[in-house]
Amino acid sequence: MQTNHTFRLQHKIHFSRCDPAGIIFYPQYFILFNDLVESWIDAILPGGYQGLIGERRVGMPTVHIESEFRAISRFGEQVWLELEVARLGNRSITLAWRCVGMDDVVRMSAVQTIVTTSLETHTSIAIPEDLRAALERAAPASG
Ligand SMILES: CC(C)(COP(=O)(O)OP(=O)(O)OC[C@H]1O[C@@H](n2cnc3c(N)ncnc32)[C@H](O)[C@@H]1OP(=O)(O)O)[C@@H](O)C(=O)NCCC(=O)NCCSC(=O)c1cc(O)c2ccccc2c1O
Repeated sequence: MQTNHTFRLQHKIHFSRCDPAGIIFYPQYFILFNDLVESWIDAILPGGYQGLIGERRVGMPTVHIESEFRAISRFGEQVWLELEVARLGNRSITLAWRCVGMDDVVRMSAVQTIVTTSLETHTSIAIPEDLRAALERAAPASG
């Protein structure tokens, strides 16, 4: 769902994401948000994430990430996973992530910078024009 430049999906915290205490194990958030980025690109770009990476061989590795874990998320709970474009550069995209409970409490937030690369050379490339256009439509006016 895309609302006011925020893309968000409801997600149930599965057993496989949790530690023996029954709470989400922190690296699992990175997997959840990678999946969210994939769903978001699928929603905004014709051909989607698989077309971009698998067919066009555009990489999107993470070069920087800062996270905060503010409250626990428990096995079986529903949460919102949200992202928005915080900055659109020439060869990099900065995303703001939030995991929010149904009680509106922010469980986790992060700022992630990804760089567009060639998966042939593993060097940075300009953000492809169609992806940039899609990101500009998805980004806040000031972003
Ligand atoms: C990714 C790199 C090849 C970039 O190299 P370099 O830094 O030399 O690039 P540029 O100088 O051209 O800068 C381009 C652009 O990036 C910004 N930037 C670079 N580093 C940082 C940083 N640390 N923090 C913030 N921003 C940074 C720079 O300012 C430029 O921005 P502009 O907007 O102004 O153009 C090289 O850094 C590299 O190879 N790094 C290692 C990446 C890595 O291994 N990450 C670990 C996880 S791997 C991963 O997550 C991942 C890998 C993939 O191959 C994927 C492929 C497809 C989809 C997802 C993938 C994925 O998730």
